Amino acid sequence: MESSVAFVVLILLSAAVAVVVYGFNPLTRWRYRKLPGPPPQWLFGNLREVIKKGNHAAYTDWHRSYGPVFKLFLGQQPVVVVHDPEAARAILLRSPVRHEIRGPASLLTGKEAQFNQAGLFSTHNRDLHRSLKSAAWLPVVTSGSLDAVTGLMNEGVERLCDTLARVNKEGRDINIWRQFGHMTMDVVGTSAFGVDLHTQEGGGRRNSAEAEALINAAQTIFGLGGVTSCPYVPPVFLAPFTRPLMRVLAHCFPDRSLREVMAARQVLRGTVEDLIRKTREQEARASAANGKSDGAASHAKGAGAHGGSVSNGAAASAGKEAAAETAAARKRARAIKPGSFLSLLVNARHVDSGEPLSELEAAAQAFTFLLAGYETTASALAFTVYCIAANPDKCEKLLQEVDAVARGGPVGHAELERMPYLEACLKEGLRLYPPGPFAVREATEDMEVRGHVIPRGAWVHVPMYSIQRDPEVWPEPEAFEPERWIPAGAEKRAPADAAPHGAWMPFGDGTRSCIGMRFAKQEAHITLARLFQRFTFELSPGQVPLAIKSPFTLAPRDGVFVRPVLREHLRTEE
Ligand code: HEM
Repeated sequence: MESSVAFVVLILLSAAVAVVVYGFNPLTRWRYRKLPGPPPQWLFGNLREVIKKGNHAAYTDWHRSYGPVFKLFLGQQPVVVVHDPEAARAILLRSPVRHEIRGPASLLTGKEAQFNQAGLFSTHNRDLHRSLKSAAWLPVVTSGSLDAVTGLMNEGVERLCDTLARVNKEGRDINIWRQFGHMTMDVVGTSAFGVDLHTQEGGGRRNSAEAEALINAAQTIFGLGGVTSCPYVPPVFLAPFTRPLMRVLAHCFPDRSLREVMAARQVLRGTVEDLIRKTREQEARASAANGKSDGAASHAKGAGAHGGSVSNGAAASAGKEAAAETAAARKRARAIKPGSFLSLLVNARHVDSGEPLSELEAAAQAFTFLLAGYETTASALAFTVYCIAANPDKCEKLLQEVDAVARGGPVGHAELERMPYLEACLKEGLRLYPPGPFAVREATEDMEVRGHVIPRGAWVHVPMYSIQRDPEVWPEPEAFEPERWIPAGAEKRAPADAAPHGAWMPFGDGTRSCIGMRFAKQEAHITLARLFQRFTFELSPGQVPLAIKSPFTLAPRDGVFVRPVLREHLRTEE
């Protein structure tokens, strides 16, 4: 009896010692010992501080203490942060893999996990990534395709202006961040999917319940992306070997937040799958009417008018023809019709195998477009409007430019090219508040960076938020100074040109950089120009300094509240 008690005590003691030792993570910490960094706590590493401050602020503080390359531990997971702009950019250019981001998405199982992995943003499969990018995504962001959607983008902001005019009449304040979200979802619908998602009816009209559900679903996914939003996520950081167990538990006993995220994913997935099904039916009808049985073949033959870049071959031949044409004709040749991202998806073929995209792959791209096109652009616009409203002298300069180039009416490329100050305002807004505050990569091999070795398998973080506010790179880094981006002096260089490569990377860089950058910039430029044609904005009380959060993306914590003020010359007209 005594010996069996002693045995049990011994087992318990050994287990306790094992847990204590495990919490110190000795082997991994030994491998990373030569890198400087904040002292890790037992078991939690530096996770608690990152959660408390947000990535953006924690990385800024640690850069001050530990220099351009430092390590930290998210639970047991080692992360190396590369803060030196040029070295950071070199990492993004070199490493083709984004590490798995362990929010609720990492608890997905079965088909839902496959769906997540099939999207351009999340996929780890390099061949799939290359194929999706060239077959499905690149044609949407050629200058020809973007030219073709300027009208739809103008219509999107006109509907927003109708809402703001009503708010102005009622003398109310409004959370402009949320309104921009309604607009960006609207624009993805019209410009990329060719449908009206009815997410901003404009004026006094109410959105349909379906449209509101779509918006709520997108907000839920971004709102619940953090580590602490679901009880099954922290254990995955603290003890990665528990992940299969956490997945099973999450699947069998989802908590409220997980149920909400899953329901939100189903709303968005249901919408895009429905749209893709309808697109297929339309294509089949069109194809039957043309006496052609193969949609893809008709697509390839029709290169030039619509989706000529679906396969490499088609792109190459379209490219050859285009080389002989004028610049304008070349743009048209590479353009896809507004709203035809979905038809591109249903006709796209993989670059190497020539196989069509599977149902799952097509839906995953549309899902990614809907989400990626929603929050980031809305936040970029809200932050920029916040900065302009907080700096009346900069607002005055912007108004002068807008009035000189396009006092009213639609704005296209010709006008935007003559609005350098407007472009500078967006660049500066993105510098101070990059909606993607840090880029993530996995070290696929040992990497040497500024005299340090980053071991293979480490997560590498490039903290754009912090780099873009580094006082060693940006004089008066906290000031909103669009003038940094305006060429000045005899050499006609903008002061920002003196910053090293990698000092401004709100869209990341390398093969995993933002594919939507040109789409987003065009949408944001048109929106700012059209808004400031009609309104200026007063910040509501309590907005300065703006509270921000960065569980994954960087966003205003509670919103950006403003009062839209009708421009003086319009007051008698409206
Ligand atoms: C101002 C708006 C936007 C900002 C600031 C932004 C920022 C970013 C950032 C920082 C990344 C990661 C880059 C990296 O890891 O190197 C990214 C990736 C991505 N973005 Fe955006 N984005 C914006 C708008 C959009 C839009 C409108 C779309 C949809 C068309 C989009 C689609 C994507 C996709 C699909 C990826 C993953 C690309 C890949 O892995 O190859 N983004 N974005």
